[in-house]
Amino acid sequence: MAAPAVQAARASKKESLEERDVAGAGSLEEDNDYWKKAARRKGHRKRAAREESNGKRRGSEERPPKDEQRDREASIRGLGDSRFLKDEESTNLIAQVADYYSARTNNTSEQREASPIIRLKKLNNWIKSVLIQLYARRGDSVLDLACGKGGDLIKWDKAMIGYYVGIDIAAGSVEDCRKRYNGDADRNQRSNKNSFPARLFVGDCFDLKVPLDKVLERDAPFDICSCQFAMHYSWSNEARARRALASISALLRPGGTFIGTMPDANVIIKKLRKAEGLKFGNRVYSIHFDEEFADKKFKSSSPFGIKYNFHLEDAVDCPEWIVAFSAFKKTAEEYGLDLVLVKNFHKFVYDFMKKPEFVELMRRLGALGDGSSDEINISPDEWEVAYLYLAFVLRKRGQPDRARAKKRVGRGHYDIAKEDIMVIRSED
Ligand SMILES: C[S@@+](CC[C@H](N)C(=O)[O-])C[C@H]1O[C@@H](n2cnc3c(N)ncnc32)[C@H](O)[C@@H]1O
Repeated sequence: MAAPAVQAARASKKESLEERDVAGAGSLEEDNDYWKKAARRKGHRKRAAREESNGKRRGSEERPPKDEQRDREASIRGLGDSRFLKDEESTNLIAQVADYYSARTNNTSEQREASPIIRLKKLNNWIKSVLIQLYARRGDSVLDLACGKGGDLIKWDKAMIGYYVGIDIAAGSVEDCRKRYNGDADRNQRSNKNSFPARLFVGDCFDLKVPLDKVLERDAPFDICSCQFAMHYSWSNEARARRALASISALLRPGGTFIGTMPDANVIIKKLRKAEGLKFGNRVYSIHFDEEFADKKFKSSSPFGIKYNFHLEDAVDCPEWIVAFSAFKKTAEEYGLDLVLVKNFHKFVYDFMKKPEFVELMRRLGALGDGSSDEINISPDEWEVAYLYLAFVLRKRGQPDRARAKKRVGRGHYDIAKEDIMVIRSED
């Protein structure tokens, strides 16, 4: 199959910008700014002015209703908009996510190479590696939320971090992470021991009853918090989303960095609106919304609890939640986390593949076909899935005080026994 490659990324840049403008209309101010800047760069000042005046009009139409605060408080209590999940329903869905990931077994490297989305997995790894290389510094204290099977341990090791705390809701994944950390992963994998001490936890990162910042009080502050492909699991209701951001902010030192990847709501909603029914996808993925979203309209005043089912061959098959980026940015700001970067994966590839060191990294990850060219080897179906995601970077407000974070380093183990894994139990 013809590989879309870097050229495809270039070609799709214009498409991405235009699609964002349509999909984001009236919902994501971030993207309107982005489009304005792009239009200005190209010298299309008239277009930018038109966008600006549309933006202003939209801004006034979209002013939050007076009772927004009341709605928010109601939703935190599980009342209010019917789309906010009731406690029991929420618990069941969270358990469904945990069970799904727990049941996934650790593949051997042969099985991984045979995956129908192996090229997408390599691309995802490249994106996470770029983020880590850009933002991690030697000796950093790292909190990996939803660490899964520890797929990023090698990346953190290369960044020469000083301390690592990983937490995931899926006990089976944390056990795999432990083995990978200890270097007892399958013999074909790189099985070097990691050079930083670590602690592992099983638990719900976004739990309301056991706030993570209390659990990790003695490990904090962290220089970096990373949440890869999982932040959207906190968006099942407003209380959880706020809990997640509050914990991250409390655990980071001032000036600390929060890096992550998650689905791009703009793209998903645009695709939903283009689809005939409530389901769309291609040979490797499908997204399915419930009948309650049949009108395909999403109020900016209710950005939480918008559930869909996501199936990605050999990777995901569980409920997920839309994260409207403008709401994410605004809510994060309320907790002292300011936006540094947001890029759809297509734009991320386009921008960072201009840097020779990241082209080289892509080559090392085996994502450049036979390695003889600088073209990314990925099928159109996988490339479309990449378009469903974005990468973000937030920074905790305040004056950096790195000395404080460093002092905490020295906790944790270099060899983690099963009994060392801490289980966080939510009280009933
Ligand atoms: C797509 S995987 C990503 C794993 C890892 N971050 C990576 O990039 O390889 C999503 C992970 O989120 C975890 N997860 C989902 N909801 C969670 C929650 N509430 N608390 C902790 N982990 C959660 C799942 O168990 C799963 O390991």
